[in-house]
Amino acid sequence: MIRLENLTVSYRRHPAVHHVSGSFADGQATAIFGPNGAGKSTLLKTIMGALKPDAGRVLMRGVARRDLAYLPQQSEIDRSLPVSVIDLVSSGHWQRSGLFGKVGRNDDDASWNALVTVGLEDFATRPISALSSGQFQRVLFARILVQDAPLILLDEPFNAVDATTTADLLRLVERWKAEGRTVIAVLHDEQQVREHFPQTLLMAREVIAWGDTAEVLTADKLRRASDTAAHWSANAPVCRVDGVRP
Ligand SMILES: Nc1ncnc2c1ncn2[C@@H]1O[C@H](COP(=O)(O)OP(=O)(O)OP(=O)(O)O)[C@@H](O)[C@H]1O
Repeated sequence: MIRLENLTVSYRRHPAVHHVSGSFADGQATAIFGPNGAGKSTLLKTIMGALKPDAGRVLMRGVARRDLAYLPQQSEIDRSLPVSVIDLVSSGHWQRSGLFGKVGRNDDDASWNALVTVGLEDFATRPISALSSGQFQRVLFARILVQDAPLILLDEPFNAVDATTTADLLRLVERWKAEGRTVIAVLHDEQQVREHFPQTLLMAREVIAWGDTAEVLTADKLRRASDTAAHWSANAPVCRVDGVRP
């Protein structure tokens, strides 16, 4: 469904993702794992279309960009917007209905049911600015439920989230897996990856290993990832691949 072909993505000519090639397993859960600054979020943003590659491409077969649900890192969301919990959840319908499209009774029911699923029905009319980090993350997961997308991209979904909320949200990930959706998540917790994500892309700007989690998360490959990242420097030479902006 999603194939990366020699993908290079740079900031001011310095590649954060470097010559990455490979395929994400259809209908399975893949973790993107690696040290800080490894290019994980950059890769996710490129797949969802927010960043343009300098070279190579993201091939999406059988799925359009409007068929994907994307959960950004919480730090990238402005929570001061005067939006209620239920309105944020309902905005998950926009991809299908359009911004000014009618939201029908079924859509309202779906929003409410999603809120019930994440245990926040009593918070429906609250402004999102009045939620804790964990509650807000539940709301964002409810929005993904409403989106009903075959492809789900999650960027550090359990960051600043307590153990109970993490367990509840992981149950939703398990449900998406059982429903045959493709889930791709940037994660930092190795145990979570081993328990819930059968596939792993281990990266440090480039691919260190990609495949079955048990074969990817070995001591020597994890060491190689951190060694590779340690060599990275903001002053590293620019990539000379064709297509990188001069
Ligand atoms: N907007 C930006 N402008 C310039 N450089 C950036 C930008 N965003 C990321 N970078 C750089 O690109 C590299 C990869 O960043 P990215 O956020 O993709 O890594 P990551 O693997 O998600 O890291 P972390 O685990 O710390 O969240 C880093 O060196 C980072 O400093």
